[in-house]
Amino acid sequence: MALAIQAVTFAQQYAYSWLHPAPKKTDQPLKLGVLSSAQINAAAVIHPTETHPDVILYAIASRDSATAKSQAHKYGFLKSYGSYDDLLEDPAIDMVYISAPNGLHFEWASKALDAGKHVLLEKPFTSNAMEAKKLVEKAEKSGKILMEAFHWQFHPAAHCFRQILNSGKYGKIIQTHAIMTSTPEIPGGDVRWQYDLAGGSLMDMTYVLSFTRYALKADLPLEVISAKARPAKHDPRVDAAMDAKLLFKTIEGYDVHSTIYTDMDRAWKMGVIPRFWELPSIEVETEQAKIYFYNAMMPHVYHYISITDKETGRTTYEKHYSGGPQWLETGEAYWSTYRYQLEAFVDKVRGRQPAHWVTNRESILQMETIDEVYRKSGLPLRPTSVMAVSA
Ligand SMILES: NC(=O)C1=CN([C@@H]2O[C@H](COP(=O)(O)OP(=O)(O)OC[C@H]3O[C@@H](n4cnc5c(N)ncnc54)[C@H](OP(=O)(O)O)[C@@H]3O)[C@@H](O)[C@H]2O)C=CC1
Ligand SMILES: O=C1OC[C@@H](O)[C@H](O)[C@H]1O
Repeated sequence: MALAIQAVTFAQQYAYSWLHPAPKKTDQPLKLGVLSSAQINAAAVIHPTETHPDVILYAIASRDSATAKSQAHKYGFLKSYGSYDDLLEDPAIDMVYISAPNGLHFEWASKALDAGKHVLLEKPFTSNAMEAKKLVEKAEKSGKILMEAFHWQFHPAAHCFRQILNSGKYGKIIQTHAIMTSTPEIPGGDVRWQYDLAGGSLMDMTYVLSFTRYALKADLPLEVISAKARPAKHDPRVDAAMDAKLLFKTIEGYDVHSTIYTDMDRAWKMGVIPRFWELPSIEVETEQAKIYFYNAMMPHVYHYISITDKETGRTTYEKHYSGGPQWLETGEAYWSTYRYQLEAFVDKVRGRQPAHWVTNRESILQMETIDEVYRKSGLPLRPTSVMAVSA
């Protein structure tokens, strides 16, 4: 279902790019370079850039020059490059977006920082925590901006969800449950199934840990209590599914039990009904209520936050497509998570305070948590790239 909601996002963002004509660009807009011709590019940065006055679609690179050329033509990039290295050598480029497979994130983010570019890097940040730490060290030395593209956290709905939890109105958090699955299954040849490219359901659907850690404002879990992987048939190192229980301590000092479930090949209900309703979501149970954020990953397509009073059973619903405690007057109801993310990224590059930010420390903690879950499940950590070993 995650793939279907992504397809809806593509269609929606494409429609909005027609419905909301491009604003006039600033005199010296930032020049964006895109590394790879990945499917996600259009929703993640191309359409957001079209509606941002201070960035332009400057160049796109592919390992294949014909692909780069046709993508440049399709989306209106000024230049195309037949190799990622060539794009990075272009001194005019200010910032790059990297949507290569997970296992190549370290290498290309590292090279981009060396080339003096700001980097918006797809999730998951790297293949493992060791790579994450090395990459952050490099970013700190370079003085350039590096951020993991956890787009969902930039949406007003995410901020309202956290505000509800922070309000204290519903008592302490007791437990959380986060889920992200795919029915029909992620197709066989996809990069997500390849161990060497740091595939696996927990890596791809890393949102479940992001939802959980964001809701709890938690660093590392105290403990991964259990983790059960369902290995892929073609390669037992790849988790087709991961089911884990974690114990966190909140910053207020009390314990919370959390479950996470990811599945790239979720069984259909009774074997015949695809679970279209099962969108990436989190439920937070507090002393007095159950607070559920439905479709936390792509809330711009559709979402709700329901609050069910445990005593009365009464449920109230909230929806937030713009504004909220962090964006205030900035943003439009049609903005996607990715558009909000780009707004924040450009603010940061321009030296302004962004409304929200995913810190590099957060990304390291996220990768450490992923590693811990893999260790507990008995699966190997995702392989460290040759470049990271020698870095
Ligand atoms: N934020 C979000 O909502 C989403 C994020 N993602 C993330 O984006 C990244 C890409 O995912 P996705 O869009 O599904 O990937 P795709 O398979 O669509 O694209 C990956 C691209 O990477 C390039 N590439 C470089 N080396 C390789 C290689 N060895 N094998 C395959 N492709 C290679 C290719 O571009 P070329 O041939 O042009 O060089 C390819 O088009 C992942 O890290 C994923 O987690 C994915 C989907 C949604
Ligand atoms: O980040 C993502 O978002 C959408 C999902 O379908 C996809 O598997 C994942 O990579």
